[in-house]
Amino acid sequence: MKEHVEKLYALSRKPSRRIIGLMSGTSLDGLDVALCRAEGSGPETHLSVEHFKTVPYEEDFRNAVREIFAKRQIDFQQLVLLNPFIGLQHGRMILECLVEWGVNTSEVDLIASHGQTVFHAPQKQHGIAGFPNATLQIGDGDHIAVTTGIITLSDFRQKHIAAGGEGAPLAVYGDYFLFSQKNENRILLNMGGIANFTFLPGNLDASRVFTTDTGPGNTLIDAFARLHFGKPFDENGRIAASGAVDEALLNALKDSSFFEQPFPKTTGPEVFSVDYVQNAMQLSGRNAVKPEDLIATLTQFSAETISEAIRNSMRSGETNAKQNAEVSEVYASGGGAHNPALMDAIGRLLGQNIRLIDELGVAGDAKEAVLFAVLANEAVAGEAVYFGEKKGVPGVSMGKISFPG
Ligand SMILES: Nc1ncnc2c1ncn2[C@@H]1O[C@H](COP(=O)(O)OP(=O)(O)OP(=O)(O)O)[C@@H](O)[C@H]1O
Ligand SMILES: CC(=O)N[C@H]1[C@@H]2OC[C@@H](O2)[C@@H](O)[C@@H]1O[C@H](C)C(=O)O
Repeated sequence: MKEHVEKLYALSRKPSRRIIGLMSGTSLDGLDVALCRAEGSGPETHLSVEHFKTVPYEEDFRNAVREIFAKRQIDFQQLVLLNPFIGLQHGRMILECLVEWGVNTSEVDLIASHGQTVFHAPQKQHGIAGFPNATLQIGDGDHIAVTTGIITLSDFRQKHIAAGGEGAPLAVYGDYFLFSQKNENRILLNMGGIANFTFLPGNLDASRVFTTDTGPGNTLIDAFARLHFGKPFDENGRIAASGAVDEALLNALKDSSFFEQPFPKTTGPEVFSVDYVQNAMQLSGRNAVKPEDLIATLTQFSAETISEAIRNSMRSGETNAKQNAEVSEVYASGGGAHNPALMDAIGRLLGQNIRLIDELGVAGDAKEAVLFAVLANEAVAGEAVYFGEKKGVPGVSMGKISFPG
C-alpha cells in the first residue's frame, strides 16, 4: 500500500527521528532495547539515548536458541520455528519497554532490529570453493513490524556481504558518525561474546577508518564459567583473579589459523567454542588444568588476542597509522568492559589506560543497539558516504524494510 511508502518518505525528511535500536548478541543474555532520538545523518548525526533496557531472556528461550546456535548439525524445524518466534518475542519485549517508559507506539518512527545471529560463516572460515561469505540472523522483521505497528528495518548484514564484506563488524559506521573526534585517534573496542574494534583517525578521513573482529571476548570465559562453576559469567573477573595463567595452554589456544589471517576478518562461537578449548587442552597436555586457572588463561587469551590485533593492524599499516607513531585513545564497551581482569590485562599489554565509551556519552551496554539505530537512520535519511576502497567498510545502505500492514 502506498500509504506505507509515503509514511516512510515523510519520516526520511523529518529533522529528527525516534528510532528503537535492538541488539541480541552472541552472549544470549537478553535483548538490548535503546530508544534513540536521531537528528541529521552521516557525520552530522546527533543522537541521544532516551531510554535503554536489556530485557533478559528466559532460560527456556535461551535453551531453545542454544539448540541451533553456532552448530553445524541442527534440527531444521527448530530453526524455522525460531525465526518467527524470536520476531514475535522481540516485538512483545519492545511493547513492554514502551509501556514501562510511557511512550506510545505512534511516537516511534522506526525499529532497527539486528536479530539473533545463529551462524556466522565467512569464506575464510568455511573454505568451500564457490560459496561466498555467509551469516544468518533470525527473528523475522515482518513479525516485529506487525506486532508493534512500527516500520521495522532488519537483516542488516546481508547487504554488507553482497557488497564485498563479511557481514561484520557493522559497528564501524555508527562509530565513525557518532564518536569521531578531530585531533584524537580513537580505538573503540567492543567486548561482547566476540571482540572487535574500530579505528577512527583524528583527521576524520573516512577512508582511513578501519574495523575487524579480534577473536573471543567473553564467549569462552562464559562457557567455562557455566561448565565448571554453574555461573553465567565470571562476575567482575573474580574467578580469573583467583587463578594463574597456564602458559602452555595459552600458547595452544593462540595457535589458530584465524590469528594468521590478514585483517579485516570476522569470527564467531562457531570457531571459538568449548571444543576449541578442549582441543587446545589436549594438544598442550593440560587436560587437568584447575578450573580457576582455565578461566584466568581464557581471560588472558582474550586480552592478548585483542591487544595483538590492535597492535598488528596498526603496524601493518591497515589504518595508515604511521607505524605506531600516532597514539590512539582506547574506549571500551560491551559486557567485557565490566570485567576488571580483562580490562587490566589489556591495559597492561597495550601499556595504556583503557577508558570507557561511557565517557563519550553513550552507555557501553547500549552502544551496539544504538549503532543499529544509526544504520536504520542512514538507510532512510542518509546520503552515500565513501569509506575508501579497502575491504570491510562498503559504503552501502543496509536493512530490509518491513511495513506493519
Ligand atoms: N560484571 C561483569 N563481570 C564480568 N563479565 C561481565 C559482567 N557483566 C557482563 N559481563 C560479560 O559480558 C557479556 C555480555 O556482553 P554483551 O551483552 O556485550 O555481549 P553480546 O552483545 O551478547 O555479544 P556480541 O557483541 O558478541 O554480539 C556477559 O556474557 C559476560 O561475559
Ligand atoms: C555475525 C555477528 O553477529 N557478529 C557480531 C559478533 O559480536 C561482536 C562481533 O561478533 C561483531 O562482528 C558482530 O557484532 C557487532 C555488533 C558488529 O557487527 O559490529
